[in-house]
Amino acid sequence: MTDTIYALASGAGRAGVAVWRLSGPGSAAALEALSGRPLPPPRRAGRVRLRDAAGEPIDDGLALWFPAPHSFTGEAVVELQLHGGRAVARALAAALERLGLRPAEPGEFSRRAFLAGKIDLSQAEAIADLVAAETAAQRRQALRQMEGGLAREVEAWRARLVGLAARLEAAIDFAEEDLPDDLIARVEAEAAALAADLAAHLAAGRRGEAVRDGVEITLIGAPNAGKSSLLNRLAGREAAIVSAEAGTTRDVIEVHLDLGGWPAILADTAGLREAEAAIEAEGVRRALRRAEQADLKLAVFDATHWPELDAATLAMIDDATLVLLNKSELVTAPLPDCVAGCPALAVSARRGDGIEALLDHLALALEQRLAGGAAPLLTRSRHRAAAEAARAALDGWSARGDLGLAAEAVRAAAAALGRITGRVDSEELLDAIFGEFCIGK
Ligand SMILES: Nc1nc2c(c(=O)[nH]1)N(C=O)[C@@H](CNc1ccc(C(=O)N[C@@H](CCC(=O)O)C(=O)O)cc1)CN2
Ligand SMILES: Nc1nc2c(ncn2[C@@H]2O[C@H](COP(=O)(O)OP(=O)(O)OP(=O)(O)O)[C@@H](O)[C@H]2O)c(=O)[nH]1
Ligand SMILES: [Mg+2]
Repeated sequence: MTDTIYALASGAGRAGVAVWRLSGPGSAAALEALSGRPLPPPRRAGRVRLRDAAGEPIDDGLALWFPAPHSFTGEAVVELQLHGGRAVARALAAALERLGLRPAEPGEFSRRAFLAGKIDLSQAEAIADLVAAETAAQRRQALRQMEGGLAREVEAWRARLVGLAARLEAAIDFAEEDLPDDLIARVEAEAAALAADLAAHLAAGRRGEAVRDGVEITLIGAPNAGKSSLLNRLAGREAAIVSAEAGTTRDVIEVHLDLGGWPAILADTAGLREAEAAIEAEGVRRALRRAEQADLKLAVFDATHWPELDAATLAMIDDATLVLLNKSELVTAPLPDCVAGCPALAVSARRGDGIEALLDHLALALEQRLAGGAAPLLTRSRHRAAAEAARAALDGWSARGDLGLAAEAVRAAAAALGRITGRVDSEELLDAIFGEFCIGK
């Protein structure tokens, strides 16, 4: 017997209205017990007064009942919309536990939806991504995947593979002389075309992963250049400690930014110098490591020292660097717009000068990195690994050599792709083979 689970679906804490979800065979009876009345008509909100087993009122709210299998999870689902107070939440949870329900594990509603075949794995992942989405690009990407964008493509690839496998199996069963001349050539051409499609999606998939994870932007520079001040200015809050003391920042501090709808993770790091103290020296090591893995570096210099530039920072500059000349409000002499071959912007973390231009520059850099071409369908390394395995299986075959081995490679490619949606059933392959090709043996 499946457990009946419950959870607060809306955010925890005080709120105007809180949404609760109950799922499983006991959910309808739980609503009847709590309300003391018959269920409302399916999928229609009904006003309910909820009481616990002792008759003590819990709340006055709304209830919906979704009879199985027409619900999000495919099970009987009850939703309660109650007042969003902590005491209401405690009283409801206690009453539900008394009725034999248990709190849901993280993701358990979606897991049940997957097990019931309501959604596939890629759609379940997309629900998690949509809930986590912080920018427009992340929302669009998650929504596309949740609505089956990746699942449909994977199914189309798999259908092509099933067709190939079917023809190979047929070829194996034909006598040599009865084989249609061009059958093997056509199968080979289609396998190559599919491998090329997969390769194109794999190339775009890096963009999909970057949209999901956020582009890594790292601030580097000498102590006191104003890195933490810039981070705070860009984040719009005092995320990092700022002080006139050199060597203030030691740990890497991250903030999430929405840059024109594109997601970024901005990291502040320890000022680069030969540190004497062990803790600061470790901070500098972390700064260098972080800068090396960054997608984009912001090299911060103290503009009051111009034209002198910190050597340790200069040494880290590459073609994915934007130079920031900070404290520009203290400088009257003109500042360059190019330093060490990189574009340079004069900014003042203190006054906000040049920050709009910096945000525009970053938004454009992200757009160039993340947009362009078709919207990527592969959004996780898991998808990439599966598509890569499928492509490799198709690359390594030769139908001419051995039809059996070729059929095996095609089956392996289909199975690898099936891992993306979680629908790996070789029964289906067999059905297609024996259904389509009645070769009368
Ligand atoms: N109150 C509420 N809002 C919500 C959800 C929810 O579960 N409850 N969702 C949950 O994440 C999302 C909406 N997704 C949903 C997906 C499927 C079904 C559902 O009942 N499906 C049935 C019936 C389909 C139909 O008649 O249109 C089914 O698939 O059989 C409901 C919500 C976002 N908003
Ligand atoms: N005048 C002026 N002072 C600034 C500006 N930005 C930062 N400062 C000052 O410079 C000093 C150092 O700023 P921080 O942001 O802590 O510098 P940092 O680069 O993070 O320094 P470390 O963490 O030690 O590496 C502080 O006193 C800031 O108030 C600016 O634009 N103009
Ligand atoms: Mg700092």
